[in-house]
Amino acid sequence: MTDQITIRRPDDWHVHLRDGDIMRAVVPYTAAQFARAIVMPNLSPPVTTSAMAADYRVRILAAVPEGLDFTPLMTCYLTDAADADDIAAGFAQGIFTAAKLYPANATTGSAHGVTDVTKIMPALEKMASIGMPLLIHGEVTDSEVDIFDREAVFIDRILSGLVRDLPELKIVFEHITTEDAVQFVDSAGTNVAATITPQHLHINRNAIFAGGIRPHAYCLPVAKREKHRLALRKAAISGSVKYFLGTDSAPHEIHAKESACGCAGIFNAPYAMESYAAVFDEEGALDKLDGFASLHGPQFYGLPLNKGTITLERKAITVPEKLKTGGASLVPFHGGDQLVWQIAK
Ligand SMILES: NC(=O)N[C@@H](CC(=O)O)C(=O)O
Ligand SMILES: [Zn+2]
Ligand SMILES: [Zn+2]
Repeated sequence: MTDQITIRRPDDWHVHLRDGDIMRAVVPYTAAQFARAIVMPNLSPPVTTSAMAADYRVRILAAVPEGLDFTPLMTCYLTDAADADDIAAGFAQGIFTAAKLYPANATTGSAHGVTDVTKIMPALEKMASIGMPLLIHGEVTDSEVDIFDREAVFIDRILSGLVRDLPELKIVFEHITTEDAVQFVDSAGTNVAATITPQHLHINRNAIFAGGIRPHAYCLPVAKREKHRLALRKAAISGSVKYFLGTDSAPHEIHAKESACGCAGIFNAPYAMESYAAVFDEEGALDKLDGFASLHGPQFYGLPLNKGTITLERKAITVPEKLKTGGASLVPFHGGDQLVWQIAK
C-alpha cells in the first residue's frame, strides 16, 4: 500500500474566488493548495473587459497570504456584446488567459451570458486565430429540457456544431458530469479537453436527497446517476491528456445555501487535493494523479509546468462541518466526514 506520494505542484483550472470579504476568506485556501488557478469571471457585474480583469487580479493578489506563491489566471466573461479586439489585446498583454462562455441563465452569475453562440462568432474566430482557449459551462437553458439532460443536450445542440465549425478553437468543456461528455471529449480532436470536479467524482445525485434535501451537495451542473460518476472516474484516471483538475470551488454563505431557493455551488477549496487523492487511491491510480493535477492542464493551455512538488500522505483528517473565516460562514465539501489523505506539512 502506498502511504505517500509526491507530485509536481498542481493547478486548479476552474475556481470561483468571488470578491470583497468572501474573496479574502477563500483565496488563502486555494493559494495554499495550488500554484495557479483559472479564475472565473462571474462576479456582479461580470468581468467583461481586460481593465476589469487587471483590477480584479490586483484585488486577488492582495488577498494571498504572505509567503504563498500563487498566480491567478484571469478570464473574460463573454456576453452578446463581446469585444473581439479587447479580448485579443487582453490575451496579448497577458491579462486574459481564456474566455468563458456561460449560456445566459444557465447557472449562478450567468444572467449576462450569451443568448446564442452565433452572436459571439467574431470573438470566437479571433480566439481561434490567436490560440486563446474558450471555457464552456455546457448546459442548455431550455426549461423544457430535464435538468439531468441539459449537459447531454448541450453537446448535441451546440457544442458538436461549434467544434465542427471552428476546429482550430481550443475548448475546455468545464466541470463535465456525464458519460456523454466523456464520450464526446474522447472522440473529439486534441483541441477539446475537459475539467472534472472532486464532487462529481465522489457523489451521484442520491447525495442531494440523502434522508432529506442536502443543499451543500447541490451544484451545477447537478450530479447525475451513478453510471455517470463511474465514467468520470474512469476518464480522470485514464491518463488521457484531455482531462485535468478544475475544482469549480464555488463558495456561497450558509444562509444562501440553506434557503428555500438555495444557490448552486460546492465549496471544495480547503481539502481539494485531499479529495482528489482519495478518488485516485480508491481507483488504484495514484500514479495518474500527477498528470491530472499538474501536467495536462498546463500542456493544454500552453503554459510552463510548475516548479516544485507537494507530498500527500495517508493520514486521516476530519473535515470541519463549518469554516468561519473572515466573517464568512461556509460549509466545505466533505464537511463532517473523514478523508484519508493529507497534504504533508
Ligand atoms: N458550479 C456552481 O454550481 N456554481 C457556480 C457557477 C458555475 O460554475 O456554474 C457559482 O458561481 O456559484
Ligand atoms: Zn459552470
Ligand atoms: Zn464554476
